[in-house]
Amino acid sequence: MSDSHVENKFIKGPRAVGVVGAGFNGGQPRPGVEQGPTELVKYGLLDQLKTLGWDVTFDEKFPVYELKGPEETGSSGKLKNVAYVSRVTEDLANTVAAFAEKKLIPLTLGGDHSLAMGTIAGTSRVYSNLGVIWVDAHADINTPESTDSGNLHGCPVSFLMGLAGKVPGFEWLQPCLATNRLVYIGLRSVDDGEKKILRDHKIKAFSMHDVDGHGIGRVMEMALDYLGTNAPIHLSYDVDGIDPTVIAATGTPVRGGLTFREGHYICEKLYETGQLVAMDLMEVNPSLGEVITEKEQTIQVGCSLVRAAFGETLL
Ligand SMILES: NC(=[NH2+])NCCC[C@H](N)C(=O)O
Ligand SMILES: [Mn+2]
Ligand SMILES: [Mn+2]
Repeated sequence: MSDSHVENKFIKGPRAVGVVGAGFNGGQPRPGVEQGPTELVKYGLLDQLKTLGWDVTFDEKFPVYELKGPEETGSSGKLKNVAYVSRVTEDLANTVAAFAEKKLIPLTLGGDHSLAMGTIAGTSRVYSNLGVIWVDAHADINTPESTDSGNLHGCPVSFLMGLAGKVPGFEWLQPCLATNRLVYIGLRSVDDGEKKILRDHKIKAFSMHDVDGHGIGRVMEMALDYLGTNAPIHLSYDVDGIDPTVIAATGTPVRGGLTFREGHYICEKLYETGQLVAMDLMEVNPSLGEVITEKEQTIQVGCSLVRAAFGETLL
C-alpha cells in the first residue's frame, strides 16, 4: 500500500488544492455540462478533499458562465462560439495560474473540454517543462481546418500546441505545449484528420488497444518514462475516457473505454509520483444518460465490430 502522504516534488509545505468551478458549455452543443461543477460540489467533493487532509480553497466566482451577448455565439469559419470560448478560457488561465503561483494544486471542474485551453495555458505559465497526461476517448486535436463539428471542445490540444495557426479572437493564447510534452491515454474515437496530425507530429498516444495489450500499469510506466520523472504533470481528465457503462452522463460517450479500475489507476499512479501539479475533471454532464433498446444496441455493436475489423481504431 502506498503512503497516503506522498510528498509533492514541486509543492513543498501544506497540502493545498485550489478548486475552480468552471460551469461552461460553449465548446459543444449539449446543455447541462455547465452544471458539472455545481453537482460535484453538492455531492461533497470539497469535504471529501478536506477529509483527505487537503486545505481547500474554492473559487466561487464562476459557478456557471453566462453568454455576454449574441456576438459570442457568432462563428468564425467552421468554429462555433469563438469569442465566448476565448473569453472564458482566458479568464480561467488567469485563475489557474494564480492558484499555481500560490503553490496550490489547481483542480478545475468542468464544463466542457475546451476549458483545457485555459487550464493548461495557466499551469504552463508557472511550471516549465510541464508534461500533460490527457485521458480521453477523443484526441481533441482538431484544427480550424480539420474539424467537422466546429465544436471547440474537439480542438484544445491543437490550440495549445500552436497547430491551429493564428485564430482571430484567440490572440491571448500563445503556443505553450510542445508536441512531445503530451501523452494520451484511452483514445478510441479519433477523426481521420486528427490521426494524420498525431502521426505527422509523432504525438505519444496510448489507445484502448494499447491499454488492452500492455495493461494500464505498463501504460502508465511508459507514459511517465516519456514525460520524465522530474517533470511537473498536468492531468487533463475527460470522463468519457472511461467506459459509458461506468460514466454515462457525458456528452460524447464512446463504448470500449477504460474500466472503473483503470480510470482510477491513472490518478493513483500520478499521485504516487509526487509530480501532479494540476488536474482537470471535464465533460461531466449531469443531465445526460442514455437508454437504448436491444435492437438498436445489436445493430450498433454489429457495425462497430465490422468497423473495428476494418481499421477504424488504428491511429
Ligand atoms: N471533449 C470532447 N468530448 N471532445 C469530443 C470531440 C469529438 C470530435 N472529434 C469533434 O471534433 O467534434
Ligand atoms: Mn472526450
Ligand atoms: Mn475531451
